[in-house]
Amino acid sequence: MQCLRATLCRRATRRFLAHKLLVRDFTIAIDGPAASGKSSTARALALELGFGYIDSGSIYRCATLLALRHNITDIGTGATDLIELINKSSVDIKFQPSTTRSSPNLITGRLSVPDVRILLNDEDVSEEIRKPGVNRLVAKVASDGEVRTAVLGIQRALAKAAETRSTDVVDKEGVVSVPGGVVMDGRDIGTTIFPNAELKIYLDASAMARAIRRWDEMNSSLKQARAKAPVAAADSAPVANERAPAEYPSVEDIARELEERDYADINRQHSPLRIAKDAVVIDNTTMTFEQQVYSIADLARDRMGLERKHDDL
Ligand SMILES: Nc1ncnc2c1ncn2[C@@H]1O[C@H](COP(=O)(O)OP(=O)(O)OP(=O)(O)O)[C@@H](O)[C@H]1O
Ligand SMILES: Nc1ccn([C@H]2C[C@H](O)[C@@H](COP(=O)(O)O)O2)c(=O)n1
Repeated sequence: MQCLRATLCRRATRRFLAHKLLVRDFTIAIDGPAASGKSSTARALALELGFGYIDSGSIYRCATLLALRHNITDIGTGATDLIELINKSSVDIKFQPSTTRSSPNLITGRLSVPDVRILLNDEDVSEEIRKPGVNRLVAKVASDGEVRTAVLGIQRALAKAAETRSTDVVDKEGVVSVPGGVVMDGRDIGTTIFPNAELKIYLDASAMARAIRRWDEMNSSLKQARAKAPVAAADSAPVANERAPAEYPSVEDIARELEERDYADINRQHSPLRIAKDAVVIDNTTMTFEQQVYSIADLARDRMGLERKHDDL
């Protein structure tokens, strides 16, 4: 009995180590237009596969926040002050697999979407970089070739840290540290940042589906804020799809803003949004969140030579 248990234990350890060695340096690149589900999918996928996660758009959003806070106006033209600020700043992406954020517009089923905190010079700016002011300006900031070069350095350093982060595994020889893979999402990950990524996904959905999802998301965060601070939040809450002044746009406004941002991202000179020739294109307009995450996870397992897990979907 003792002997059987030891054999099973050794087999399990070997399987685990084999898996870890296979995922070594395995990179998944997820690109696509705004609000197509890249970051929520990437986070759930990283959790499912035990990978690290990097949200590259948040680095451009931090750069945009720096521009706004320092009243920099020569954006898109090699903004010298901004480049200097980016080079002096630190951006950290804290992927928190143990803290999940449920998104009420998702039928997540068995899936969790881990939370991510974005630190700019050690300040938590996770909420601030998603506000309308940043949304309006970020595509312009990201169109600047010199900004992109500055951001590239941050992206590669974060990817290296994520890839070399290790998991301690107890083997019969003692504790062994094994590195894991990484999921990165953005606009040029499969085409420019990681042209040799082992798996490239291009995620898309209709502009209206994306706008409705974003509107739902805004509404649900507002409901949460209202539950925490009823008076202040009630003052600014939108009613159904009725236009509330200033900060809260209608679905049509959001769709317009997404399309404008996509247009700028597709038509810029440096690293425009493109479908990498070896990318798998997934249109999730009518897919559930589970279908999209599990199908990508199984594609990754196929390429790592591991057993598929979700053929039932
Ligand atoms: N298949 C799906 N069905 C319904 N909602 C979805 C689906 N996939 C993603 N979503 C929701 O769509 C919204 C946008 O997703 P997400 O923030 O991941 O997009 P994104 O592509 O990373 O956006 P951005 O480029 O603006 O950062 C989120 O509320 C997410 O929960
Ligand atoms: N790799 C990337 C990631 C993002 N951008 C640009 C494009 C978007 O307009 C902006 C914000 O991205 P989001 O947070 O909405 O994913 O940043 C890019 O050019 N390249």
